[in-house]
Amino acid sequence: MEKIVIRGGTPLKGKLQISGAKNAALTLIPAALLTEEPLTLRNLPRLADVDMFGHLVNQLGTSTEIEGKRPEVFGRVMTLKAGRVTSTTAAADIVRKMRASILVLGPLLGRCGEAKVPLPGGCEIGARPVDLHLKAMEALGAEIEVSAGYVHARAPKGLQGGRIDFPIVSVGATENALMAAVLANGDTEIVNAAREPEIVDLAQCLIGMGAKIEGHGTGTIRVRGVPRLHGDTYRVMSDRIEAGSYACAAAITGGDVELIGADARDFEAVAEKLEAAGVSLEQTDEGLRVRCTGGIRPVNITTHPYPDFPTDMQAQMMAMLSLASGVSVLTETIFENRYMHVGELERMGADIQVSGRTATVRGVKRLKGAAVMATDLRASMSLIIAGLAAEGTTEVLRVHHLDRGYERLEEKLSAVGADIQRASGD
Ligand SMILES: CC(=O)N[C@H]1[C@@H](OP(=O)(O)OP(=O)(O)OC[C@H]2O[C@@H](n3ccc(=O)[nH]c3=O)[C@H](O)[C@@H]2O)O[C@H](CO)[C@@H](O)[C@@H]1O
Ligand SMILES: C=C(OP(=O)(O)O)C(=O)O
Repeated sequence: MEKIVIRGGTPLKGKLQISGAKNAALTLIPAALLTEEPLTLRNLPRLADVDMFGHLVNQLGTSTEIEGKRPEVFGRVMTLKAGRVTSTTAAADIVRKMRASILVLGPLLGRCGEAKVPLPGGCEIGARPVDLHLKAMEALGAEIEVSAGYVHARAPKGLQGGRIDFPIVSVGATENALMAAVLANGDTEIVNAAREPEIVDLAQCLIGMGAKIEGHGTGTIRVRGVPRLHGDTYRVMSDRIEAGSYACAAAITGGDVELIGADARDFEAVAEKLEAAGVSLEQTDEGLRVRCTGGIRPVNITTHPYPDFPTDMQAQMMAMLSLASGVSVLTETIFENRYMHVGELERMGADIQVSGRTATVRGVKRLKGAAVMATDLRASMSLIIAGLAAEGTTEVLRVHHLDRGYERLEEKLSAVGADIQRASGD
């Protein structure tokens, strides 16, 4: 197993390219199932999850062709063509490894009138049920049966437009509802929809493919079903969580980094907290310049759905705030088990107390390098951020979590001066 070895203490300086967004890519790939014509996705990040989703749609009959295989270039172009859907049963081994696989449900039902998808199960950060995805499909007329670990969904006469009223905001359920509704018969209203920029990216791609959608980016999305979609070329949005993560890395090292391609408009709640913590942000022609010269100030953060502070940035901010000049209080409201990084940050000298959903972070003067264990994607990134500022050597084990969501992390960080390497590990 590989590990990442960091010798901390170097302020990061220079330009760092932000990749296409994982969470947008993972909903745009299944969108290709909605048409028999090719969908070309540009700026697709090179990530383990993207490769795995490619395999999942291949197994359903979609061909995937990759341009730009040159490893020195970030991102790539993938053309997906689901000329004929040859299977409506998603592969259990892939679905169990990647929760986002549930996003084939809506497109398969919409296009083929049936889908059999294994229950994705929980993961390190929480139980993550899929009841809202299933209720959304039922609201569009699907019959759902859950047995032997599989969701069987059928709509033999095709899906019918309807009203989907979500009791809580769910990104994935909104995406599934949207992809199911675009080919349904009649109009659909999705109420209490997620407003994340990745939803807007999906809607824009679907519109380019001929879908009729309004209200994306607000809490109510209206869809007028069309009989078919066509192919298109679409550029995946830039990854706001990757950008936020590298902003924390730049700040904790007292660095000065320009995040190329970062879009501050997708970033407001994070930007507000970074600025409150003493980090200077400046929009440039190419992206976002992040500087921190006067040390980190404490801030309080509560995670909520967009446009509020994203849960996917909580761990990285916590790492940064562990060196703040006072006490910060972080509250996680989205996932019930998203403090797995706390114990590992404590190994490096952080002072953090968790009580239920709240973590109290008392800033310390310094962190010390240690061998730490990554438990999930963002927890892993928080350990990298801490390691970049820590005295001595940090070894982050279980690197495969990072490879799910950070394209060539050690190359990007080395290019801005970090002493970081991938090595074979225990
Ligand atoms: C691939 C992708 O885009 N992943 C993101 C997506 O995950 P994902 O789409 O899985 O997250 P959701 O927005 O659905 O989850 C929000 C909350 O709703 C609950 N819930 C969700 C669905 C459901 O049927 N029933 C239910 O109770 C979840 O357990 C969680 O507590 O949004 C999360 C919240 O911003 C992010 O952390 C993930 O990075
Ligand atoms: C939780 C995350 O992703 P996923 O939903 O793919 O597990 C994440 O990106 O932080």
